Amino acid sequence: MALAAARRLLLHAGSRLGRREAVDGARRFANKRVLVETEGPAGVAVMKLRNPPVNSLSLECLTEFTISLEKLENDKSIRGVILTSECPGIFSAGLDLLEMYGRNPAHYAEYWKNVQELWLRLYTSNMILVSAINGASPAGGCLLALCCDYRVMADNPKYTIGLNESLLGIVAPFWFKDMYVNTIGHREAERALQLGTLFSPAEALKVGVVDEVVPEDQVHSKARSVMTKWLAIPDHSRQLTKNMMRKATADSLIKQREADIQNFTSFISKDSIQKSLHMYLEKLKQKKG
Ligand SMILES: CC/C=C\C/C=C\C/C=C\CCC/C=C/C(=O)SCCNC(=O)CCNC(=O)[C@H](O)C(C)(C)COP(=O)(O)OP(=O)(O)OC[C@H]1O[C@@H](n2cnc3c(N)ncnc32)[C@H](O)[C@@H]1OP(=O)(O)O
Repeated sequence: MALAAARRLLLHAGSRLGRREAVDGARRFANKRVLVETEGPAGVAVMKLRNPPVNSLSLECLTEFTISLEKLENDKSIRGVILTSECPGIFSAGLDLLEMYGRNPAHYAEYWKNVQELWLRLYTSNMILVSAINGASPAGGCLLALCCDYRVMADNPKYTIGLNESLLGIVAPFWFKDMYVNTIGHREAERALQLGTLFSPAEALKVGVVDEVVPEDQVHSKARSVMTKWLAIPDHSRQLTKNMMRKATADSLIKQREADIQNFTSFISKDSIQKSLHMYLEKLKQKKG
């Protein structure tokens, strides 16, 4: 209930802000953790995640992200979205570990419902989505990129991307796995999921996790030029084709959303899984020295 009220408030506040900030034909609206600007080719919005330090997908961040996407989806003048990050060196650290550690089952269920919601919206969006991956992109960060129609990654070997859940002692759910298989094929996905592989940009390009790797200072211009190419395709034929390619994967979650929430909740509540997450969080802390 509280979340629904927050959602209504944010939608309302967002539209007021959108009107107030209209300058020279460029428009912007912002929630605290997501900034949306329309700029560049007509009909294109740039969506920037800004949840420092690492753009982890906290419940608030997921909610604001979903709302921003909903607003763009409802704006018939917007045909494409470039998804990127405002946090230097990080695209997104993925799901927020603190939402999955030390909480109660009701919280886990609420969190997972919102993860599902964002994924379904992104993956089945009618808009053209291009990701400009300008930093590290593990697990849920990689998931965001995989939802896009085209992925451009910065050529910086410090940035890695992949579904690394197994390294945390957790398991990517079937719909993460399905999308990985759809993108890189069964054998590569099987190996990468078991090993929790985080690919360098060059490796990611080789296996097909990303479509293009460009010098870091060209990620945004390349994403824009890719967008221009995709905008040249009639929307109706592109959208019907996208739907044909993605519907079965989305439907398999839609058919069992509740069971998937229960499965996640009971899995993540297990002592052994909580212990693994604790160890992983400690490792992240120790890395700092
Ligand atoms: C048969 C099937 C059965 C069951 C399946 C059922 C259900 C499925 C079950 C579970 C599915 C869960 C799916 C999970 C998906 C995820 O996305 S999990 C998250 C994975 N993410 C990561 O592994 C990334 C971890 N972070 C990093 O590697 C690094 O932080 C970084 C490379 C992103 C950035 O490095 P640095 O710039 O050096 O920054 P720091 O490491 O110092 O981090 C700063 C600060 O941020 C905290 N942090 C980092 N990542 C996260 C995160 N994901 N969530 C929350 N917080 C994070 C980090 O701890 C630091 O905190 P402080 O020490 O400053 O407090």
